[in-house]
Amino acid sequence: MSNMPGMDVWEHLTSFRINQLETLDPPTLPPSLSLSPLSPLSPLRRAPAGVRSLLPAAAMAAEDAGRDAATPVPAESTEMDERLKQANMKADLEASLPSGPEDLAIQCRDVGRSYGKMKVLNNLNLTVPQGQIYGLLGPSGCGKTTLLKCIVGTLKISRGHISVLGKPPAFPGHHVPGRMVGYMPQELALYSEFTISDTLTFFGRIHGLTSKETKARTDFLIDFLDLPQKHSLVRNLSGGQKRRVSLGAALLQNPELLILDEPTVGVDPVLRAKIWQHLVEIVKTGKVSVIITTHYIEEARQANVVGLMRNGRLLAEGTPDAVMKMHNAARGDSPEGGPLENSQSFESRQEESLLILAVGPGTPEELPKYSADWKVRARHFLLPVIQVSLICVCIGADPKAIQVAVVNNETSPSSYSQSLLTFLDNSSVVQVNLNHTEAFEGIHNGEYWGVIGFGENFTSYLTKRSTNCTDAAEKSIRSLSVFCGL
Ligand SMILES: Nc1ncnc2c1ncn2[C@@H]1O[C@H](COP(=O)(O)OP(=O)(O)OP(=O)(O)O)[C@@H](O)[C@H]1O
Repeated sequence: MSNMPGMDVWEHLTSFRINQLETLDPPTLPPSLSLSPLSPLSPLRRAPAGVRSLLPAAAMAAEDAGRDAATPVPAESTEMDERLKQANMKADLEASLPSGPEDLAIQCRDVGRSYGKMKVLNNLNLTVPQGQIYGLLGPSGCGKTTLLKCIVGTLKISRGHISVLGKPPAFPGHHVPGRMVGYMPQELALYSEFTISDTLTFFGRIHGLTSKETKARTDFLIDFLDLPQKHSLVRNLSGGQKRRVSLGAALLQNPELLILDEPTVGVDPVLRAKIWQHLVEIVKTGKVSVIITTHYIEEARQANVVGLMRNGRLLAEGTPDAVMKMHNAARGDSPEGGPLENSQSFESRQEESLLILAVGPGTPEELPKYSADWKVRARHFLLPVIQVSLICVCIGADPKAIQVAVVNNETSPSSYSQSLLTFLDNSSVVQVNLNHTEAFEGIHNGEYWGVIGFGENFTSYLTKRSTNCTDAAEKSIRSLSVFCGL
């Protein structure tokens, strides 16, 4: 489910089609190590000791076998011998490479993304092999979340190419974002009035699970994630519990790709270990791939591949040990130097109070913002309406009898506002007609779920809007206000 405004989606799709015409090159670096050519660490690739520590196990074994089997190496080995040896090693490395993008869960090439003038992702290259866990590490603000949003397709890249499970994100019919991907965002996007069960049912319906499948997965996830009983309201959960519901929603449909943005923040060490054990187990099937951001280095050690990001670039990609050794070497430490999390750049952060979930709505900045006629700023304009509609469509008659205050400043019974109100599912939503003051007092007292308000000129603006007048279009939107009181 994309949360991008319509215009963005189309621009996005157009750029994907153009991108599709260009052949993606096969990866040129092994999955166990790749370094950005611009990386300040790249000279390590030429230093024998550094190179050796970063080689994949297979290549090292081949190198070792070659040395052991040979008669003692002549004291003066020729340059030609050295080249041949390097060529053999290169062949070994290439043999261990995935043969093409179809063996890659994610491939990012020269990806750029800016917010206004600020470049957040800068010629970023990253490769997530199929059936592996990719741990994305980097200091706060280096662009990890932005990258994940681009991968899942909720944010458009400014430059470069991204391929997710073989196609660009948001490619028509590809279900990315959608059921092929379980996405756990960092910010809170749980719906407070839902119970845990409602939440998982909601995502189950979206991803096409049957009621039986959803129930079975819900029971498993509640037990696995150590959640309170399934009828608990999300709003009554602790921060850590909300994160776990969010993770549950991402895991729900057994997706082929999990994109997890700091899923273990606020999770106790025992459960954290259990979650990682689960990830390790599901990737063993070879059918599931995971990209996960974390600030806990011990977690990252369990990943198959680790990517080290800084200032919107990937500095290095390799096995956890290799990357950590390189990190330490770059810092001038001994190869067995201090743990990564002790370095200034990778301090563990305090748990964030806000936590988002799953394939739900995007961040506020990605949604259009309008102020209401009556000067109440509608948070997440129209989002509550969409959510209520989705509840009605996806979950049926549950929840029922949601009390909503209606403030209609149009008096004519033939007004469009009256027509719109009759379209609401009145078995789910109970409309209570009030004036402005009563409505907002009710909201503050918790009597109403929200307010739907119409300005007195809503009908005329909407009529003018049909003649394509941009100004009237905006006014008609401003004249309809939805305020969610949660
Ligand atoms: N919507 C936005 N508009 C403008 N700037 C943004 C927006 N989102 C993120 N940024 C900026 O982009 C940079 C990268 O942010 P991002 O959230 O991707 O970092 P991060 O590596 O995930 O950080 P953290 O580890 O703290 O979650 C930051 O400087 C941030 O302030």
